[in-house]
Amino acid sequence: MNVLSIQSHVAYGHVGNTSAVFPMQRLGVEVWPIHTVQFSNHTGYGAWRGRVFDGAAIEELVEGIAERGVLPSCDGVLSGYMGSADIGGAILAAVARVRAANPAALYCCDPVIGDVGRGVFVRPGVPEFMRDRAVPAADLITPNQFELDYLAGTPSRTLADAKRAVAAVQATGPRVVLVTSLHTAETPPDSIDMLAAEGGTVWRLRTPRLSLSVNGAGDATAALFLVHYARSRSAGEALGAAAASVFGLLRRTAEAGSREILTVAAQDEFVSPSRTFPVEAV
Ligand SMILES: Nc1ncnc2c1ncn2[C@@H]1O[C@H](COP(=O)(O)OP(=O)(O)O)[C@@H](O)[C@H]1O
Ligand SMILES: Cc1ncc(COP(=O)(O)O)c(C=O)c1O
Ligand SMILES: [Mg+2]
Repeated sequence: MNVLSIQSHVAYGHVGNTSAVFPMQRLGVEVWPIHTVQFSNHTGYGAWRGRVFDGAAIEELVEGIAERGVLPSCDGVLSGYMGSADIGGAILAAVARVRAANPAALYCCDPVIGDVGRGVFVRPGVPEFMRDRAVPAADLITPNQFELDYLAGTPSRTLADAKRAVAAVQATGPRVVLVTSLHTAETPPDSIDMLAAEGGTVWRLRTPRLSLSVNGAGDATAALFLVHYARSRSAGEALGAAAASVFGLLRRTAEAGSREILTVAAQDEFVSPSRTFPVEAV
């Protein structure tokens, strides 16, 4: 399997491609990473150095890959944090080129917009680009609860609200939706829920809430979910596999008291998760 992953790159730590690429490689995927930004570290530190690339820089690399004659063998495109709507346009152009070369290729869009507590943390224009262009073009999307509510235009206070919001977003285009870090009236305070929807079927998985706050978990989750869905073609199976790996990654991170997720040290969790969780139809 070959996946074109167009996301951030950080030199220190693990977010964007630096969180997503290695787990996919450990699962045997050939990853073609294109970086939308090159920063010293993730922006959660409040200080960083580095550059944001423009759409032309991304299109240039896609052209170079196309010149190698390999786009027909691209099985998926994964996108995450977008530094600008201009970069978003280049990402969708890449998706179109891949689909023209391989109509079976999947596009997984992680609509990075913001989070509960932080609010919107992307540049103006990016939330609207995600809602109006990127999400409708995607086969799969992986919003957190804040991003789901933005995309659906309504708060998901209960499981029923969340299922309605997922259905509303599916109606705009994406057949498969993974909702991360879901907390509804039905979620116990010491737990975290995730939902996966495919067509009209919805599955829920619940894990303990760990005592940590890190960046990069969503990028790893989206990457693992794409690979497992592409192989199983079951959103329920992909939910169970991705959630087990991410929980193991974060459990090791919390035990070590690390501010950065332990992508390398916990790499066995990507192939043999130390704990699994039941997936139930809801
Ligand atoms: N404190 C936590 N305890 C347990 N699991 C967590 C915790 N934070 C994140 N996760 C896991 O990582 C997944 C993705 O994290 P999340 O923070 O939602 O991504 P994003 O960065 O997109 O907001 C969650 O769905 C959950 O499974
Ligand atoms: C440069 C960059 N890319 C991506 C992300 C997304 O990280 P997360 O997976 O926590 O949403 C962040 C978060 O701070 C970031 O700073
Ligand atoms: Mg995210």
